[in-house]
Amino acid sequence: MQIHNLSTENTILNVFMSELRDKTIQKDNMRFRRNIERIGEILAYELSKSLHYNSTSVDTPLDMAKVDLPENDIVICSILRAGIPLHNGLLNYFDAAENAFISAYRQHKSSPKSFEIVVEYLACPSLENKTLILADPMLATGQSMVATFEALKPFGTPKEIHLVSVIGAQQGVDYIENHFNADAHLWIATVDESLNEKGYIVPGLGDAGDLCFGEKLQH
Ligand SMILES: O=P(O)(O)OC[C@H]1O[C@H](OP(=O)(O)OP(=O)(O)O)[C@H](O)[C@@H]1O
Ligand SMILES: O=c1cc[nH]c(=O)[nH]1
Repeated sequence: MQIHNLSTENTILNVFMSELRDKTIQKDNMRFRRNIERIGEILAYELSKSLHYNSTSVDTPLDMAKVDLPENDIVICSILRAGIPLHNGLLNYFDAAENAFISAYRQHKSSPKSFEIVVEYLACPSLENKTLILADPMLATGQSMVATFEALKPFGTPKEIHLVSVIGAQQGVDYIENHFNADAHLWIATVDESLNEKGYIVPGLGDAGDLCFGEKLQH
């Protein structure tokens, strides 16, 4: 897998990331969602550098201008709930993309440490020969990404796979590296060191779904 970790460079992304992490600023749910969306826009821009471009021309009022435009048929698939603002950010740039949504949640067993990923809702167009962008802001254990990808398999074989995330734990990055082909890409804003005993990224930012949309009752 080709890993593109945007935190290796100092950019304006650092501001959005620090606001997402800050336990006071993150209480402003609208700013939290918008910061995820802004990071989605930046990740979309970076990802666009790896697409395939065709030369064409546009008719300006004065002459013809040569332009290279991406030819990829993109499907953006987001994992509910926290994927929604990231999805919006990606769709702000890939405005012709098709869209898929899937629900994946952690079903806890006897202890908070042990859970399995349950996939329920799934709405998806054909993925055959398309460019699949699979988006989830949190890549903790990596199990949601992998379970989602398994659930998408009946919808066709994508030509390219791009995983997009905001914060990952190194363990989750390693896990998906073992479950996706070498030609898949991971576009991620930053990678933290560890996971705690509940599977939360440390230092991370807390529960992204709750910070976007409010607390949920546990299953
Ligand atoms: O890499 P993993 O260990 O699978 O964890 C990541 C998942 O956890 C979060 O979802 P959560 O279960 O909190 O649901 P929510 O977005 O509805 O709050 C997040 O949005 C991912 O889907
Ligand atoms: O740190 C984490 C891990 C999973 N899901 C979250 O929302 N945060």
